[in-house]
This record gives sequence, C-alpha cells and structure tokens, in this order.
Amino acid sequence: MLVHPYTLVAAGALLLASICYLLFVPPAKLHSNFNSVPVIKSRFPGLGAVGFFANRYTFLSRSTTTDPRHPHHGIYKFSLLGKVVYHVGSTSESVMRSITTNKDLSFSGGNNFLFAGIAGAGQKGGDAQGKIDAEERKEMMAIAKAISPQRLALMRSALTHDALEAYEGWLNGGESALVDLQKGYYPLIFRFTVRLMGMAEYASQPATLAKLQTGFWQTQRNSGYWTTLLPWIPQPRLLTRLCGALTLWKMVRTDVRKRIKEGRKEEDFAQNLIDARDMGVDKIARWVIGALLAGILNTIGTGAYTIAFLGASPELRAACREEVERTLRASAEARGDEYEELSLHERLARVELSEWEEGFELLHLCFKEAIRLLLTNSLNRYYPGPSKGSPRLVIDGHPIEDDVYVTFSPPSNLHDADSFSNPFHFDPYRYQRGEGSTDYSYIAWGAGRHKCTGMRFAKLETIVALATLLAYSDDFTTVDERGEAYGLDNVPLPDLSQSHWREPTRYMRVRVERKKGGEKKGRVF
Ligand code: HEM
Repeated sequence: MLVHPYTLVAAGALLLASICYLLFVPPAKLHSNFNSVPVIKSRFPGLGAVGFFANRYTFLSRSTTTDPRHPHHGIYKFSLLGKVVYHVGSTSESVMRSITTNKDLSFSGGNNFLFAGIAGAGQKGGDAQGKIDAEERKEMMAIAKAISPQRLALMRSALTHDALEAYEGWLNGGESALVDLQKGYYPLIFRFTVRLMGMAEYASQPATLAKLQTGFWQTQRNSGYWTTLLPWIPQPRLLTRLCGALTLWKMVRTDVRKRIKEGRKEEDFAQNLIDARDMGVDKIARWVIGALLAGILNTIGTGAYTIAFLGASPELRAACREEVERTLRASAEARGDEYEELSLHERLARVELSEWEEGFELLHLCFKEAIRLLLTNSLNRYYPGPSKGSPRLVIDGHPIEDDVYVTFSPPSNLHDADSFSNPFHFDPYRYQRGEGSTDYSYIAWGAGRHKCTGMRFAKLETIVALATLLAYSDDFTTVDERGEAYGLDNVPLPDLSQSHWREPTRYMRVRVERKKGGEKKGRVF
C-alpha cells in the first residue's frame, strides 16, 4: 500500500513537534507567580532537571547555595518531565517539620515519581492517592511486623551465624584476605534482609541467593533519568533493568506459589503473610521485593563504610575491639556462662537483643557517623493540594500550589558545618559532644510521619556484623592498591551522587587477618 507523501510529511512534522515539545517546553506552572521561589533552569526545560535524577548530590551542590558550609540549602523549584518539583534544603526545625509532619504530603506519591518514575494521580487526599497511601501503609505495617523486636530477638543467633560463615568464607582457610566490601559484605547484608523479610529458601541456598542479588542490583544500578522516567525509549540499560526486575518477580512469585501448592511451611515472614490469607501470591511477591528494597538500599553501603572507616583508624579499632571484648564477657557473666568455654558463635549468639541495642555504644556511634556522611538520597513527597479543612502547605514562607512534588535534601542537614564540626571528617565522638542529638538536627532516619520503620533492624544487623568481625579477626585494615593503609583523612568516599551502590572512587580493600594464638584462640562454631 502506498502512503501519500503529504501523510509522511505530516507524520514527520508531528514527530518533530512532539520531540521539540518534549525537549523545550516546561510545565506552565514552573514560571507562574504563585510564589517567588527561584527556578533552577534546565538546558532542555521539557526534560527538566536530568541531573537531579542522575547526579543528585553534584546537581544540587551546583544549583543551590554556593556556600560549601551549607550544602543544598534553600528552596528552589525545577521541572522534571512536565512536573514541578520543589527542592528544599534546610537545618531549620520549622521547615523540616512543615514537610515531615504535613498529612497532605504523600510519601508514596512522591516516591512513585521521584524514585520509581510513575507520576502521581493529581488528586487530593481521600480518593485515588488516599487509596495508594492506605495500601502502602498496610505493606509498611507488614514490614514493621517482619522486623518486630520479637523477631529480631529470635533471629539474632542466625545473624551471628551468617556473619561468622561469611568471614570464614573471606579467609577461605588462609591467614589473611583482601576483601572487596561490595563483593564480600554486601551479600551478607542481603542475606540478613532476606532472612528477616524475604524467603527462608533463599537465605539457606547460596546459588539462589546470588541469583536474587544479581536481579536486585540489575534493577537498582540501572535506574537513572532515562530508564526511570522515559522507559518507552529503547535503551540498553533499560533492557538490563527489565531483565533484573523480571528475574526478581519470577523467582519470588514462583517460589511463593510453589510453597503454597506443596503446603510446605518455612520460618520466615512470607509464611506469616501466606498463613494470614490476606494477600494473594502477587501481593506477597510485591511485598517481598518492596521489603528487600527498603531493607537493603540504605543499610548496605553505610554498613560497609562503617567497616572501611574503622579499618582506617587503628585507635578507633582498638577502642571498638576493647568494647566488644568487654561487652561479650559481661554478657556471658550476666548469664552465668563460662566465657572461656564458649565458642565464638556462642559468645555472640547468646547476647540479648537489649544488649545489642543498648551496649556497644561506640560501635553504634560509628554506624551513626557513617550514615551521616553517606545518606544522600532525598525524602520525596507529592502534594495534591490541601485536603478539606487543611491549610495550604507553606514552606519557609512560600505557599505551595497543587499537584507538585516536594523533595528534601538530607545532606543540607547532615553536612551542614554549623551543625556538625568539620562535616566531612569521620568523627563518631562528635555525638558525645552533643552534635546531632535530635531527629531534626540529625535527619538520617527521617522524622515526623514517616520515620524509618527499619531503624532497629538496620542497627542490629550492622552492629552484629561489625562486632562479629572485630571478635573474629586479629585485625583488619583498609588499604589501597599497594597495600598501604588508608587513614581517616584519605579513605576514599564514594561519589556522593550514588545514593545506594556507594562504590569507592579509588581502589579500596579491607585486609582481614585471622586470629592468632593457635588453640588459645578458641572455637568459631
Ligand atoms: C542505614 C539504614 C537506613 C537508613 C539511613 C534509613 C533511612 C530512612 C529514612 C530517612 C526514612 C524516611 C523517608 C522519608 O521520610 O521520605 C526511612 C523510611 C523508611 N524506612 Fe528506612 N532507613 C534504613 C534502613 C531501613 C531498613 C533496614 C528498613 C526495613 C527493614 C527500612 C524501612 C523503612 C520504611 C518501611 C520506611 C517508610 C516508613 C513510613 O513510611 O512510615 N529502612 N528510612
């Protein structure tokens, strides 16, 4: 069939017009005078702030305040593929409160677009957005139950076992090993999370666990502006991302279904969901994948860097090692155990949950400090407009119009030089001097309506991993490619625009030495 040349010209013109529109036309309300918030301009105003998605930290550092002592400070707006996004950076308690406590700001709506690329319903509370939020709340409650104190207490022995098994694997029978934390430590945190919130069959099968992890990182490491916001444009990274998502989805869904079909019971939280008969297979699979995302992304790199920082300071390591030895001994004595008779696993596994949570003060401070330095992803919200009877949202004196997104930058708080002295220096003792003592002066766990549900689990798993490493090894040191030890001043940080994978910008390994002392070093298991 022949196509008339006019049709071809018209189709070409339409395509060109669409491309021009997509590239050059910003949303009309970006330049409205609803408020006087300054606009961050984009080269392609239709696409909007590509850098916000791809290189968030650097983009915000360049586009907001020029004073490096107060990174990301101020309120700005920019466009993102036809939507208006307000960016807020502040150390002001009232500004942070206005965002974290406002019930009209939707957490799921914000993350659906600014994390997952799905634009909001554009409706006010009580309707479609309200339903999404209610559904999400149910899933959050299931996460809270999966990591309840009872379950944490129950699982602590398995966690210490996993950690010792991982470290035995690092040394692999030798006297020392050079460990790439992303290859060695990340799988351990992945396993912990799968144990608590995923499926027991994966936690006990290394090959299946590895497959799950590959799928997980394929989705996460390929999420950028183009793959997230414009997934209809064919692109190689999208293919990898989709393969990862499909692997995760197929694995989890098939295994939930199989378990139900076989009538097999496992010791994990997916089993509770199956038994409750409240969710179908697809919803359970969705929950497992969502819980893995929530549980892994923030913890894995911050936990790994806690080890890297300690490996860069002999004094800090010595103080932490002394704390671990003292606490394990005190715990054994309080239980009436003969410390010297216990295997290393028994010493660790018998420590009570309350001792993990309230003891090990310096280890906790080290983790807190690693999070402060590295938490660079933003808190995302969608604002459909005020619900009935509520006042309009006002941030720092600026009224905010309906149907926009609001994103808050934690580094504006966590890297602020007035709140944290020498903010890019790793100093866990700063908290003992009173720095960052409230939710609003240390925003790393969030605040207000959506404070982190997983905080206790994140702390438990990283402190268990760290204490176990300190107790298991003779020593560990963070080294460069020549085997020279890094110090706290030059240990390479990741590119802070990487919010989750957190790969060091230079070669970095941790050299772990086996405990010396022959028979005296005692049994591991
Ligand atoms: C170092 C580790 C972690 C850090 C720094 C962290 C940080 C945060 C922050 C800042 C928020 C607030 C987000 C917002 O207001 O938009 C949050 C929320 C949340 N976190 Fe975490 N998190 C960590 C680990 C975990 C873990 C291990 C889990 C689950 C097992 C988890 C589950 C959640 C959930 C479900 C929410 C949403 C709470 C709600 O909407 O009410 N987090 N987290």
